[in-house]
Amino acid sequence: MDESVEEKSFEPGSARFGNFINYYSFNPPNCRLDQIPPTLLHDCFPDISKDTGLVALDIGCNSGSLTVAMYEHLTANHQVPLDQFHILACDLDPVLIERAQETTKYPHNIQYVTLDIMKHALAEEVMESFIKKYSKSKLDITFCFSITMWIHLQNGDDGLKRFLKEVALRTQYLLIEPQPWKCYKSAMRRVRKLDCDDFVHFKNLKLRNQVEEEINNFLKYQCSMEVMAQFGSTRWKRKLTLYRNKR
Ligand SMILES: C[S@@+](CC[C@H](N)C(=O)[O-])C[C@H]1O[C@@H](n2cnc3c(N)ncnc32)[C@H](O)[C@@H]1O
Repeated sequence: MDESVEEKSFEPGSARFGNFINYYSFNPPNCRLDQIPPTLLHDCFPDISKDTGLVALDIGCNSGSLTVAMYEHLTANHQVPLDQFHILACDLDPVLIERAQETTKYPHNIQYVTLDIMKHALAEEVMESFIKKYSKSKLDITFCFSITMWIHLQNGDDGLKRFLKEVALRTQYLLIEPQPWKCYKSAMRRVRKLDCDDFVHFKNLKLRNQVEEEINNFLKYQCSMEVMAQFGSTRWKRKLTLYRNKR
């Protein structure tokens, strides 16, 4: 679908954290999955044994549709057994998490938790206990789908950098889909149209027009991450990039 048509049909109100209630009726999981190879986990962890399994974190999981679809997509070819892949999926909106918990198909493998990832101490505690439960020292992979803009708008440049640093520290691989600058402008247009307060950090952001490139450079040069693969752009023209931690 053409992006301007897309934008017109996507009028979700002023969800100030991107916590749109019907997000998946506008951005169905398949649009992302089509870009991601089902062999991803095996490609990243060719020596994975059944004993150790894999642990993932999905940050900003909304009502869980993409989390479930990713879980099914990445285990469909049985290179990684279904019961050996565990995802911790978090979102700051308790209503969305409740919805995800009510509809979950894989309660033993996908754990949903209400968590603001920017609350450092709590996030650390929740993640540590998840990782330890599966006898790991780090997350194997972290998913950041369409969340960087919301973190950025709510926490400014320093907040976005802190977020990226902390994510990188805790994970071996990172699959990230940052929003380009035009999405920020659309988000601002929406709040203005609805006569809501602007995002306070917006006018002071220094990471702007080239925000995707700035994120890429920050991950590479400040977080010891290297690009392993580019999976192309989604229907909403957002790039999906896989990074590996060099540490
Ligand atoms: C646009 S939605 C994307 C949902 C999902 N990741 C996807 O791409 O299909 C962004 C989600 O991030 C969540 N979010 C925003 N800031 C967050 C934070 N600081 N901690 C946790 N979740 C957050 C929102 O509540 C929202 O559900």
